[in-house]
Amino acid sequence: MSDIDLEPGADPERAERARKLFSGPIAFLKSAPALEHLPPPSMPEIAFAGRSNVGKSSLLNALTNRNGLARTSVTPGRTQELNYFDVGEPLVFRLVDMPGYGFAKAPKDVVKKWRYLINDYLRGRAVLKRTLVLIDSRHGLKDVDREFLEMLDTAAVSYRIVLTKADKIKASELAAVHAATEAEARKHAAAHPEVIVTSSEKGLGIAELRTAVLEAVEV
Ligand SMILES: Nc1nc2c(ncn2[C@@H]2O[C@H](COP(=O)(O)OP(=O)(O)OP(=O)(O)O)[C@@H](O)[C@H]2O)c(=O)[nH]1
Ligand SMILES: [Mg+2]
Repeated sequence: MSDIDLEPGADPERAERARKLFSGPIAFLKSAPALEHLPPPSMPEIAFAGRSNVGKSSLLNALTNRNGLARTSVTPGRTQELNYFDVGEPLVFRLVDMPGYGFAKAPKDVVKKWRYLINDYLRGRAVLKRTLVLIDSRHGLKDVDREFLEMLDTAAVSYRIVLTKADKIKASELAAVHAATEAEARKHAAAHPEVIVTSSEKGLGIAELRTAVLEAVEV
């Protein structure tokens, strides 16, 4: 996909700033296994959330055009801590790669630990500008996702749904899932009404998502 796949109404100057920022200096900052390890809340943060294996770390790599910046895996449960990445030099904002939720096969105490970490972070982080909630295009929203969205609504955490792995389904099915997901997003108080369709594999929707991230940072 080209860098000109702008959303209708998107600001072309912001799109250009986003393109430059995401192709400039980006560095891993730290892994936070618990809230006391978070960096000082001095910069805007954008978090990646979603079920295990939905493609959070892959999308972060696609956005930053750096393979291997965030660790990915075919096995769910790869990301176990809040991983921080600094974008821009001087620093403009931070990306936060989170552990997945809804991973039934993980030991119960591990699932609990991740859930507390994710929920406490999302509810208590004043510098969190937006959470990207990733949903696998093949599956659409599941009950575990809806519970997560409701938690964000209650905590008044602004979020945007992003469909992932769009390369894995037919265009007609993708259009139907996209429409159904947007219809559902409109019912949620803290959700952005527009859903972005992406494929980290094919680069689909990546430029659009970069602009959306910067928009969330700047407003
Ligand atoms: N075909 C395709 N595969 C993808 C895409 N994005 C991710 N994957 C694959 O999906 C698997 C999981 O990707 P990750 O990025 O590790 O997923 P995650 O959400 O970070 O997973 P956890 O850290 O375990 O929660 C890997 O095998 C990726 O290669 C995509 O856009 N298309
Ligand atoms: Mg991951």
